Amino acid sequence: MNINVIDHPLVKHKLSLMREEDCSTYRFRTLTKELARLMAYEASRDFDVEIVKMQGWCGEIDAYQIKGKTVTVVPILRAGLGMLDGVLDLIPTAKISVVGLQRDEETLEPVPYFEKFVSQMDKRPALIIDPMLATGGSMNATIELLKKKGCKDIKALVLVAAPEGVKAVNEAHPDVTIYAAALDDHLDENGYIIPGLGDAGDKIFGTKHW
Ligand SMILES: O=P(O)(O)OC[C@H]1O[C@H](OP(=O)(O)OP(=O)(O)O)[C@H](O)[C@@H]1O
Ligand SMILES: O=c1cc[nH]c(=O)[nH]1
Ligand SMILES: [Mg+2]
Repeated sequence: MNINVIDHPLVKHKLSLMREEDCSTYRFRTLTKELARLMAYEASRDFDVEIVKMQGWCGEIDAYQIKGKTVTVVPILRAGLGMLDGVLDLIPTAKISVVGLQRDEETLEPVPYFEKFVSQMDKRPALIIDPMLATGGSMNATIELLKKKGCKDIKALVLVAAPEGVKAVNEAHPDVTIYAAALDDHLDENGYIIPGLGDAGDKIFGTKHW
């Protein structure tokens, strides 16, 4: 299985807080954002940099800048929106492309309902964000949309991944790097990750009470 599980005490601690049964909407949302920020730091580690000349206080110096076209962050609606601000904290100039997918509760197939991409997708690295990688259907559908737009450099950032989803993405798109805060055990009969987080979209948006 090809996945980068971010091994960091803060990541482990924050994700564990999210697993608590009575985690409030506010707390869940806050932790999602905090984790996204930490994960974006790791996922941007291999961004290419170039040296440019700059006037420093003591004369001309070599300065570093991120090379190439600005990255596009791709939240998968809805739950991916919960990670967006955390990623933008680190990459505030990022362009935002949006993909709307809703998993059919019976078939577990992703049903597309929205897409809006920024220009020159073929020249930008893309960073897909979604808290949950379960069957992998939503992630694979998003990767396919991005590839149709010409994207060649794609990373996926998820909080919790199921082995089934990682396998599905690895098989369909071996060129896509997956980053996760945790690789969990399995999917249950309803396609929920165990132990997982429950329904991340509902918890971020407060659409269900339990
Ligand atoms: O790997 P998969 O089996 O495709 O499942 C994962 C998808 O399911 C959830 O979204 P959901 O469809 O519940 O939509 P929501 O974000 O609007 O809640 C989650 O945020 C992923 O997008
Ligand atoms: O465990 C899961 C699986 C899909 N979507 C979620 O929000 N949680
Ligand atoms: Mg949901």
